[in-house]
Amino acid sequence: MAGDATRPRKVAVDLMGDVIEDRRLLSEALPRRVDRLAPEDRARAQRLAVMALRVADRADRMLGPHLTRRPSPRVMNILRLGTAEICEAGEAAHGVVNSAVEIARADKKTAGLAGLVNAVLRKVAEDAGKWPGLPVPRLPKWLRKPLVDDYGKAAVEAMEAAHYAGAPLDLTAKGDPAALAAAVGGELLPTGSVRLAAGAQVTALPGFQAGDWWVQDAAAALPAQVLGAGPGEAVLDLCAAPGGKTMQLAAAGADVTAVDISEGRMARLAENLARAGLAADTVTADALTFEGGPYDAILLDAPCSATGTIRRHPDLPHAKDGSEFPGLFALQEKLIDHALGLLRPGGRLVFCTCSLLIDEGEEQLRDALARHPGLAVDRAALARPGIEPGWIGPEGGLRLRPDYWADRGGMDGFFIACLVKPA
Ligand SMILES: C[S@@+](CC[C@H](N)C(=O)[O-])C[C@H]1O[C@@H](n2cnc3c(N)ncnc32)[C@H](O)[C@@H]1O
Repeated sequence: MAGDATRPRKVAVDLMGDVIEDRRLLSEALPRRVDRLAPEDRARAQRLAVMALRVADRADRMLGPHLTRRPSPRVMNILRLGTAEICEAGEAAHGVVNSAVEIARADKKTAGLAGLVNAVLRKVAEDAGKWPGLPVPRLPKWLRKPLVDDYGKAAVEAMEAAHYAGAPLDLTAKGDPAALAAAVGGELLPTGSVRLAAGAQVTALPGFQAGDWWVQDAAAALPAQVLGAGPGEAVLDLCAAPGGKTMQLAAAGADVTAVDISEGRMARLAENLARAGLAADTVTADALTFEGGPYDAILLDAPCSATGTIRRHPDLPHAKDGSEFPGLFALQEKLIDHALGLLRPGGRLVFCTCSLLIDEGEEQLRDALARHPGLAVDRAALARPGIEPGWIGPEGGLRLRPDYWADRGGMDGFFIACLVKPA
């Protein structure tokens, strides 16, 4: 039986295997792995796995000189976690090495390499001073290459630095953002979100029970702002769950219909609306076949690669290889076309994705304009507090990147464009 400190470490190693070897996202792998752990061990296992996945590339560089050949994937993950804990988290080497050896011994496939784990991690601890001088963890080639092609090497390095730095906790206020910033002791960002340091305990913050705010990255709060829905407008939120943007639209006084294909996620949307004391019509349906309207305005937060959220989900570059993305690009195109059919003449469609890939942003905008004569881009919709003109591309779309606001703690990668249907 693993000791107290070893149990969450062992689960973290299991989770790393799920992500790196079995190519599953942490969100899919977690429930099965942690359901029998005490809440504090559960949180610790998750934190350790996230940290080790974030720095895995750097850990491999640290480990390389101490390995004559690469051991099995599980032993590699034991070593990566140990290296991350010693070098990144600054944990005392003794306890980390003991746990790593215990984890290796516990499995007959890795027990024979417990001695190697012990020896290598001791050397890593001696070398820990070299850690800060190693390169910032890099994105894998399948993702780095298209990003370098589109943004250039310096920009991608800046994005990697932002991924390594991680994400603070951003809140969206139901009412006055300045009052929320004062109540929670956070920073009021230029776009109106309220920022707290990472690790703040969400449920303990003032106003959580009352539903005065919800967690939403500052970049993710912008699509609903750009749509600018007003009281009484009929607004469709397509691909709405778990409802961050639905709540912004409802709080602005719009008559919102929220549609999402996922029953489970729609249940969370309903809970979120109830906590915030906000109302919307909720429909569980495929957005591609949903009929209704015509609507004054539509927000389409399309399913995408989620490559804009890597600083909060460092498992993503390990679990994915890009092979499923072309299917998403095609779905986004169909969703745009169907959404335009649900819009009244002269109505607005905000298309957005939490992606860094231009296939899910700038190219979707360009292609939509080519497919729909008369469709126009509403550049004025982007003239909002905190949105810097340099973030707007030549086609009139808003490109947000994780390395923007670097000195403030960054933001998620997003693409946002406001389209106007011909009258
Ligand atoms: C980026 S998330 C939406 C986040 C949400 N707008 C928010 O702000 O909280 C994309 C959503 O698209 C939904 N989705 C994927 N395919 C869909 C489809 N064909 N029809 C409707 N929803 C779909 C997923 O279930 C997921 O909830």
